[in-house]
Amino acid sequence: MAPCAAAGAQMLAASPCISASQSMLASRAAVSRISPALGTSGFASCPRIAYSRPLGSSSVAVRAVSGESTPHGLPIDLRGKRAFIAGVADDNGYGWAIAKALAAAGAEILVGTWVPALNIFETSLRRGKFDESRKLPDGSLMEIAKVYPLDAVYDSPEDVPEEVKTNKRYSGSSKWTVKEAAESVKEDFGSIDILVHSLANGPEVTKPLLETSRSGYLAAMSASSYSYVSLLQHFLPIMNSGGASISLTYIASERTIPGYGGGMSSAKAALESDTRVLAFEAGRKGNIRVNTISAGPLGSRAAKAIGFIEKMIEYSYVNAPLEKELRADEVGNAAAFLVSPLASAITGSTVYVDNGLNTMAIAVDSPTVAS
Ligand SMILES: NC(=O)c1ccc[n+]([C@@H]2O[C@H](COP(=O)([O-])OP(=O)(O)OC[C@H]3O[C@@H](n4cnc5c(N)ncnc54)[C@H](O)[C@@H]3O)[C@@H](O)[C@H]2O)c1
Repeated sequence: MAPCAAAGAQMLAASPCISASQSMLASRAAVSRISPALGTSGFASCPRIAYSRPLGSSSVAVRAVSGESTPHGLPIDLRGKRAFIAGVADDNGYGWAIAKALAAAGAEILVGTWVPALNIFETSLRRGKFDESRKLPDGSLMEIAKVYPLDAVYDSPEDVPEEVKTNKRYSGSSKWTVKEAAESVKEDFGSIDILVHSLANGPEVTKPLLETSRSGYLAAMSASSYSYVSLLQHFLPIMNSGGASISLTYIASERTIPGYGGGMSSAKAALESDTRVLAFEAGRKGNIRVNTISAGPLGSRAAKAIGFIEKMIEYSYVNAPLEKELRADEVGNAAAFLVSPLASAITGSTVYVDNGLNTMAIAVDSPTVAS
C-alpha cells in the first residue's frame, strides 16, 4: 500500500500523491481533511493535499486544504475505540508503529508487554526515552492508557511452571497469563474494540528446519501461532461487536527464506491458516474481523536476533517493485485501515505490506538475470 493511499477504499488508485498542478484539472471541488492517521511521517511527500471522489461521481477533485473538516473526506476514524496491542516493548517494532497509527486515528491504546521486557520498557517510557517517537502528526504525544504484563505462551496460572513463577524476571509481576491479562483489561476498561498480535519468538530461529528440535519447533508455534489463538479466545468475550483483530506474518510462510528457521516459517504458515478459520469463527460468534498483515523486513529487535535482517532489507530494496525503504509506519497505517470501519468487508485475509516484494518470482539483482 502506497503511503498516501493508506486509507485505501475510496482513495483513488492512480497516483497517490497527486500534484498540486493536477488539481487544476479537478472538475469538482471536494475538500477533504487529512486524517491524523494519514499524516504520519510517511506522508511528508504529499503534505496538505488531499483528494477524494465523492460517492456516485466519476470526477476527481483535488485541492490543497487548510485543516478544515468536511463531510467529503474519508478519514480513518478510530475515535471512541479501544485497542489492546500485544507485543510492544520498545519503539522500534511493528507493534509500536501500529499503536501510533491507531492513536493518531483516535483510538485509546493499551499494550501488553512481555514480562522479561516490562521493567525496561516502563522505565524508558517514564523517563521520556520514547518521547520523540511518541510524537503524533498533530504534535501531541501518544498516550498509553495502561501497560499490562503479558507472557502469551501461558494461558492461565496453572500452566506456569514453578521455575518461571520464581524466576526473578517474572516474580515482580502478576496476572500476566493471557487469561489474566484479559480479565484485568475487563476489570479496568470493560471492553475493547481492537486486538493486535505483534509478537513472535522462536528459540531456534537461527537453525535450519532440518536441525530444529521438537521442543524448539513447538516453542516457536506456541509463542508465534497459538499465542494468537489464545489471545483471541480470551479477548473475544470482551470485544465489542464490529471490532477487528490483526496479527503480523511474514512471507517465509509461503516461500522458502533460508535462515528463517527453527519452525518460524511453519509458525507463520499456521498463523495465516488460523487467520482464515478464526475469521469465520470470530465473525459468526462476535461479529469480529480477523486479518493478518504480511509485512516486509524491518530492523526490529526481534528481527535483529535472527541475524540477517539487514541483508533482507537490502534485498527488498533492490528487488521489490517499489524501490524504497519499508517504514514501520506504513505497516501501522495499513493496520489502522484494516481495523477501521473502512475495511468492514475485509476479513480472513493476508494483506501484503512489503513494497510488493511478494509478487516477484525472480531477483532482478541476480547476476544470472543481469547478464
Ligand atoms: N521485523 C520484521 O522484519 C518482520 C517481518 C514480518 C513480520 N514480522 C512480525 O511482526 C511481529 C512483531 O515483530 P517485530 O519484528 O516488530 O519485533 P519486536 O521485537 O518489536 O516485537 C516482538 C515482540 O514480541 C514480544 N514477545 C516475545 N515473546 C513473547 C511472549 N511469549 N509473550 C508476549 N510477548 C512476547 C517481544 O517482547 C517483542 O516486544 C512479529 O509477529 C514478527 O514475526 C516482523
